[in-house]
Amino acid sequence: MNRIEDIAGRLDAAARNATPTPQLAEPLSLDEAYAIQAALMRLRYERGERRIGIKMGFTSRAKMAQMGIDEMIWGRLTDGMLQEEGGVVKFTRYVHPRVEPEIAFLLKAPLPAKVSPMEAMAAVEAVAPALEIIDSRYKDFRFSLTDVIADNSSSSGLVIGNWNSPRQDLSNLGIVLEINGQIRQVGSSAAILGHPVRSLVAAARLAAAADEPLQAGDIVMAGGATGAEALSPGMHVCVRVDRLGKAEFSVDGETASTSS
Ligand SMILES: O=C(O)C/C=C/C(=O)C(=O)O
Repeated sequence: MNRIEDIAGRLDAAARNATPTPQLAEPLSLDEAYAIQAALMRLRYERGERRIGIKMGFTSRAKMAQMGIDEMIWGRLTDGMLQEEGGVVKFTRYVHPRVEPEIAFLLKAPLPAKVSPMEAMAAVEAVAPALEIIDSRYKDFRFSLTDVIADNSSSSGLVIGNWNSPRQDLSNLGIVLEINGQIRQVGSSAAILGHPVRSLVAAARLAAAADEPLQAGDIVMAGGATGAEALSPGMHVCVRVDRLGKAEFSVDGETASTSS
């Protein structure tokens, strides 16, 4: 087994066992980090998971500041990560999950590497309020830029609300993240690179550069509009986005100590 596959195997085991792993000791280039991510995803695909799109990360100042990283990243989404809207998420599936409010795009046409914002929007079938569950496989949720990229940019789960027509102004939609009925984060779609379509344009470029251009049917998560909030057992989480509606889920009450 080579070094790339070895690290991918370690991160995969950490995710499957919901057990943290130490940060990667060796320095990696960005290309190596994305090669580990691709190898990690191959393991998931071999187990039967299907790629359903991609997620963007560190597309807002709030997220960059929270994690101390100021470069955009991306990761792959699979059907195994999709959680039912309004459903219950199993806490013990994750190491130390967090949630962040997002906007999701559903594509009706492929997107090449180089598109204008107008061309990107013309390929959008629908937009939805969404919640991303991120979970770092690294101890204490601490990582370097290349660590987090190798770990599929912390992708772990997604909950998508109602799909809406994309023919509306998405530039400054108010976004509220509530936990147990209390407002915990307030933001705007403008926090996502100034306009969430810019995240979609970047997603098209990055996916094409990885030889996995965006396709009709793909979901693109534009990135957290605010900082993330830690999940804990028994929580109810809801995102409300102006004009788009809401997406919500609950976390079950089981912890690692009660599950055995
Ligand atoms: O914060 C992380 O663990 C990395 C993921 C970032 C995002 O998903 C985001 O900024 O939206």
